[in-house]
Amino acid sequence: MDGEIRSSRFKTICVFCGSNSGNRAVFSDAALDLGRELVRRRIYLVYGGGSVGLMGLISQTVHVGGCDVLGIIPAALMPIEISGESIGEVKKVSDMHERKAEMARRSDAFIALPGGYGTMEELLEMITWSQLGIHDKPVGLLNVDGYYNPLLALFDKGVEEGFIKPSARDIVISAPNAKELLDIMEECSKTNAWIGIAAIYSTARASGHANKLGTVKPWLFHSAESTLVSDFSSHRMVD
Ligand SMILES: C/C(=C\CNc1ncnc2c1ncn2[C@@H]1O[C@H](COP(=O)(O)O)[C@@H](O)[C@H]1O)CO
Repeated sequence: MDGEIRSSRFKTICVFCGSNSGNRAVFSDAALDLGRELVRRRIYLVYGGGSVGLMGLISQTVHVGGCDVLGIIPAALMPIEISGESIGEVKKVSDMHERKAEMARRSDAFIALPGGYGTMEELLEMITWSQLGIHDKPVGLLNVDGYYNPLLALFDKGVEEGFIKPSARDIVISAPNAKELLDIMEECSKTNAWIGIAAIYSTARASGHANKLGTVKPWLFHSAESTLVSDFSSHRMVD
């Protein structure tokens, strides 16, 4: 990462990530790197509110870097022995459902780092809500060292077997590192480019030139018929 501060189309990003750090340093490094990249772009962090695992690493990095951090945490997870000491501002909510709705309402985009069931559930819910038109915010997957390749392969299988529409497969934007992921998410959020690039990459995928696991930018072929991301300041959520 270069040290240069740059502006972003996103004011706030919600990061879903492990309450554990994983067994290899590559995962902690990726959380620190994403934290630094958010700081570089002056992006405000919304997250699960714990200081354990990757959650602790990213929240600490963003906070120390001088950007706002908001943890949204259900009362049941508040005891320090469960989630550790939260960093920055903390909003207490009554349950996991309210937490997710609040995380979605307060964010312009979502990113999942590696994690377990909790992270996967949060990621899938945001993909599902996008598919249903509940929100129209980009959903990014930080595919650190191929951690999510099996999940991406399952999504492809879902398309192949007729359970996931090809256009819905493209809701999730994946990249191997934070800079690349944020650059692509920002690029995709430019309304005009979205449709044009979608057409080019749809053709590439149909003709078999697109790599199923994402090296040929499947994130850019979000279908033209899907809701366009144009105004991050207005949050369209159902009650
Ligand atoms: C049970 C353990 C820790 C629980 N502490 C948590 N504190 C805050 N937020 C949490 C916690 N556990 C899960 N979350 C949410 O889910 C995601 C992480 O879950 P995962 O299963 O670890 O991937 C995270 O984004 C939070 O929003 C001790 O392990």
